Order: sequence, then structure tokens, then C-alpha cells
Amino acid sequence: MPAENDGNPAARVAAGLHPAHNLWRLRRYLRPFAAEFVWLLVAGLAGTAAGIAVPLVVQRVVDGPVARHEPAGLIQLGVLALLLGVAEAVLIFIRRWVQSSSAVGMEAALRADVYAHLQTLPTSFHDRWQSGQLLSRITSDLSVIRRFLSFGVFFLLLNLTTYVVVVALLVHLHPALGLLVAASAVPLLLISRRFGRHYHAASRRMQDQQGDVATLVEETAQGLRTMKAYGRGPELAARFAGGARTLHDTGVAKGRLLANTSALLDLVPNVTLGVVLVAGAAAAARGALTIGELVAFVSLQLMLIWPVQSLGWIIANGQEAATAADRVQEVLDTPPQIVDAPNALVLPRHAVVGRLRFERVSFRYPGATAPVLREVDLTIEQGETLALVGGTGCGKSTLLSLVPRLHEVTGGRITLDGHDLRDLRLDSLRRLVGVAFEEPTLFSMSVRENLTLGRPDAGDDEVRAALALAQAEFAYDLPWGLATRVGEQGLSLSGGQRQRLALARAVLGHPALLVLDDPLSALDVHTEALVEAALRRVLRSSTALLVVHRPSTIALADRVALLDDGRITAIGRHSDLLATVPAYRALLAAEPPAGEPPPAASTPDGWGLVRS
Ligand SMILES: Nc1ncnc2c1ncn2[C@@H]1O[C@H](COP(=O)(O)OP(=O)(O)OP(=O)(O)O)[C@@H](O)[C@H]1O
Repeated sequence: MPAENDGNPAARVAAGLHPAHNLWRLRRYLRPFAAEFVWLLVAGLAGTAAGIAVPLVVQRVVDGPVARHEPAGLIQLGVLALLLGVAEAVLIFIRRWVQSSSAVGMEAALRADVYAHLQTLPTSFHDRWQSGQLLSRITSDLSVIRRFLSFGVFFLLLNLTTYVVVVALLVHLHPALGLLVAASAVPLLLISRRFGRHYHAASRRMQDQQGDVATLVEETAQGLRTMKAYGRGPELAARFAGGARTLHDTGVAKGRLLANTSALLDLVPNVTLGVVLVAGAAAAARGALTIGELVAFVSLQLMLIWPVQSLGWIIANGQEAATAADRVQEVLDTPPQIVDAPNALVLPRHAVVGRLRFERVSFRYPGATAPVLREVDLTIEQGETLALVGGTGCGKSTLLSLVPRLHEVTGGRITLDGHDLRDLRLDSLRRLVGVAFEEPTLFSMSVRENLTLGRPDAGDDEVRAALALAQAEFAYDLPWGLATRVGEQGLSLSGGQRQRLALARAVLGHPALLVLDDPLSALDVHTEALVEAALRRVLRSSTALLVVHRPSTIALADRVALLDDGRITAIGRHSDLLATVPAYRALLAAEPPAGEPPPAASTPDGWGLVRS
């Protein structure tokens, strides 16, 4: 399976795997519940045995006490039939009771594993996969699997056993008629096989479409304000309606397939029953069969109707579970690419000086033809702050993402105090690096939990210091202070507030390296000045790499590197670059490119220019 597996079912079909292959691979999740499952089966089989015994008792009643007019024997056998009925009811209750707990436990274990695996997958995996597809896999697909592994498999075994035992009894009662009933299994098998093949494809289509609809809903929820602002609500509604209609049509087609097959499956035992009734009555009239045997035969045969009727449902459920298992395994089979090397190092914070070096670093996104970064050489000395500037899309954010190893370099290496980052343990590296992205994501949890995401052990003092530094003390004034739950992505907070909380999260506990993507972009002038002053203090004790989109943030940096088309084309002090590098000047002042006259408004230190 290629690492860049994108969930395309065609890949699986081409691989020639049996549809149930992936379902079989999930059997280990049933193992903890094996004892329960055995009890379940024992209770189920005992219940069925009690049910099967009732017609046999009825046969004795009809051929014995009824035929011989003996009321005493009638009471004995009647009580026995009653006891068998009660036993069957009790056993069915026990089975249902056990069934519910084991099924849910299995689903929870599988869901926990899929979620944990998602955490280990690289950012590039999440870039490629629609979140709705992941959502539908971790919710509805797992429920489908749970239903089949608990109910489907159980009823398949129970019904098969019932079928075999009842048919054997029928053959014993009347071999010719019994064999006729046994022969009815042939059309049943043919119908089931054909149905299974068609239903498998329909299930996959439907489950993928469910994922697409989930993606649409998720995108709408996230981008609602933008869509409304641009008046695109009707288009979005139409897009959603289109997706929902496709899903509806697939669902209807699938339902019809099941309905048609169920009707065919129903027909077989009913036709057989009709033939048995006529032939049985004739045999009874000839004296080849007693009335009691005929009653028992027909009663037993009626017991086959439910197993046959449920066959369609079980196959449908099994096919859905097989496709759900395919979809879940597509996630589980994607190997985590960024993992700890054997014997990876743990660097304690106090042992880190904080010298960061990029040595001929190149990076290309998976599937992209051209690299985003080409042979980048850059050294950031201990305690130094380096600002990275460059035109939009030149690779600044990509370069930052390489430091906490969200993406892995595809050429060259990055070292921290001389250690290749790939030789460090990921958890150790990520504790050393404080990161704030351009889009400050806050999770649906309390402010405190959001702040201590990377350092759950941080004390109150550390949290207070980080909030003070990021000028984010407003958090204490929220309705429940730091316990206030901020909405999904912190939507209930302003952009500036979110950014300050994200900054506080990054600087919490004075990380050795700070990697900040335009940390002051969403702040008003007053707050910006305060955060800038506070940040300046932190930057003195950490090595920092800042991406700067706004010229004013350059004031925080000791040196500036100009990134152009994936290469560092100039590096130095801001004022030196301003004086000597026309492309730099052009970028900051949005003036015409190199070769054209410089702006008249520059001041000797250059700051007038960048602050304009
Ligand atoms: N996940 C991704 N997969 C593939 N290509 C990507 C991905 N993210 C970014 N790119 C591409 O890599 C290039 C650099 O993107 P990057 O976000 O690093 O630029 P940037 O300099 O930070 O841009 P900006 O200043 O607009 O934020 C762009 O051409 C972009 O299209």
C-alpha cells in the first residue's frame, strides 16, 4: 500500500483483496470479548435448541395423548412445552444483555486506536484527506463494523446452525421432504452471492458519499461567515443539496437492492413450504406420515423462515461492515512517516544552548513537482532572533514547519546545537520548540487547557507569566476565567485575542526555540506595541525564528533573511539590507522591483519606510 494512499477504493479492488479481508484483520478487537462471545453463542444456541424442541414435543402430544385421548399425558407434555418456552425467553434475554456491552466495548477500543493513529500521521496526510471523510470513518463506519461483529456474525452463526440442525431433523422425520427443503439452500446461495457482489459496490459508494457530505457540512460550518459575507449562501445550499441528493439516490438504490433480494429470499422458503404442505398432506393421507409428524415437520420448517429472511439483512450488514473496514484500514495502513529514530535522543531544556542551523535544506511537498525550499543555508545563533521575509507563497511557513518536524526535510538537514533534528525524540524536540501558527487555532476546551497543550504540567505561575507576556490577561476576565471553554477554533474570541492566547501558548515555559508565524498580525497598534515590548524580553532568552508579513514586526529581529523562490537571497541587519538589497526594499515598501528608482520617503534608519 503506497504511503500516499488517498482512500481511493480502486486501489483496493486492483489489489485483488477479498472484500472480507479487512474485516478479518479486525478480529483482534473481538479477542478481549471472546469469553463473552462464547457465552453469547451458548445462550443463543440453547435458546434455539429450546425453540426447536417445542415442535418435537407437540409431535409427541399430537401422536400420543391427543391421538389416544389421554389427558394426563397431555398435561405433562404441555408443562414441558411451557418450560421450554420460558427457557427460550430467558436465554434470549441473557443473550441480548451480554451482546450490548461487548459490542460497545469493541467499538470504543477500535475508535481509540484509529484516533491515536491519526495523531501519529504526518501533516501531509491531513493535507490530503478531507476532514469529513475522516469524521465519517471514525463515527459511522465504526458503528457499522460494531453492528456486524456483534449482531451480524452472531446471527450468521446462530442461523446457520439452526438451518443445519432443523434440516437434519426434517430429513430424519421424512427423508424425501427433508431433502427437498435441503435443496432449497441452492437457490438461496445463488441469490445471496449475487446480492453480496452488488451490495458491496453500493455500500462503498454510499459510505464515501457520506464522507463527502460530512466534509461539505464541516466546510460550511467553518466558512459560514465568509460565505454569507460574499452572498454565496444559495450556491452553498445548492452544492449541499446536490451532495445530499446523490447520497439519497445511492441510499434508495441500495434499499431497493435489499428489498428485491429480500423478496426473492422470502419466496424460496414459502414455495418450499407450499410444496411440503401439499406433499405432506398426501403422505399423511397415505399413512406414510403421522399427523403429529406432519405438524412437527411444518412447525420446524416455519422455524427456517426467519433465518432465511434475515439472510439478506446479514449479508447487507456484512458487506457494509467489509467496506467500512476497508475505509478504516486505509487510515490504519497509512504509516506514520515522521517517527523517532532508533536510540533517538532526549535533550533536557537546561542542556540546550539553542543554536539552530539549516544546512542545504530542501523540501518538496508530497506529489508536488517542484521543491518549495532549495538548498537553504541559515544559522540562527543562541538567543538570536531571525526574521524571515519574502513574497507570498515563497515558502516561509513551510520553512517554519520543518523545525518542529511537522514536515520532514527532503534534502539537507537541520541541527539544534549540532544534533540533527531527526536524531532527537519527537516529544523532546516539540517540548523545546514553542510554535504559533499564522492561523491561531484554539480547541474546544478551557483556556487553560488550550494554553498548556504542549506542557500539561505547567504551573499557575508559568501560565500567568505567559499570559502577561502575550498581553493576554483578558483571559482572567472571561466569564469563568481560565476555565472558560472557548468555542470551536476560539470563534467566540476576537482574532487579536486568539492570537495573543496562541502566543502565550507558544512562550509558556520559555522554550529553547521559538517559531512564530507573524505573531503580531492581528493586533491593534496599542496592543502590538505592548506585545512587542514583552516579546522582546522573551526573545532575549530564546532563539527565535519569526515569519514576518508586516514590516513593523521586523523591529523584533536581530537579523533578517530574505526568502525568494525557496532560496535565501540575502541576509543581514535590516538597515543594511534596506540600503543594499533592492529586492528587499521593494518587498517592504511595495515599491517597484529592483532597477527602478528607490522611494523618496525612506529615513536614515529605514524604520520610517517599514512603518509606512
Ligand atoms: N500542504 C501543502 N501541500 C502542497 N503544497 C503546499 C502546501 N502548503 C503550501 N504549499 C505550497 O508551498 C508554497 C509555499 O507555501 P508557504 O505557505 O510556505 O508560503 P508562505 O511564504 O508562508 O506564504 P504566505 O506568505 O502567503 O503565508 C506555496 O506555493 C504553496 O502553494
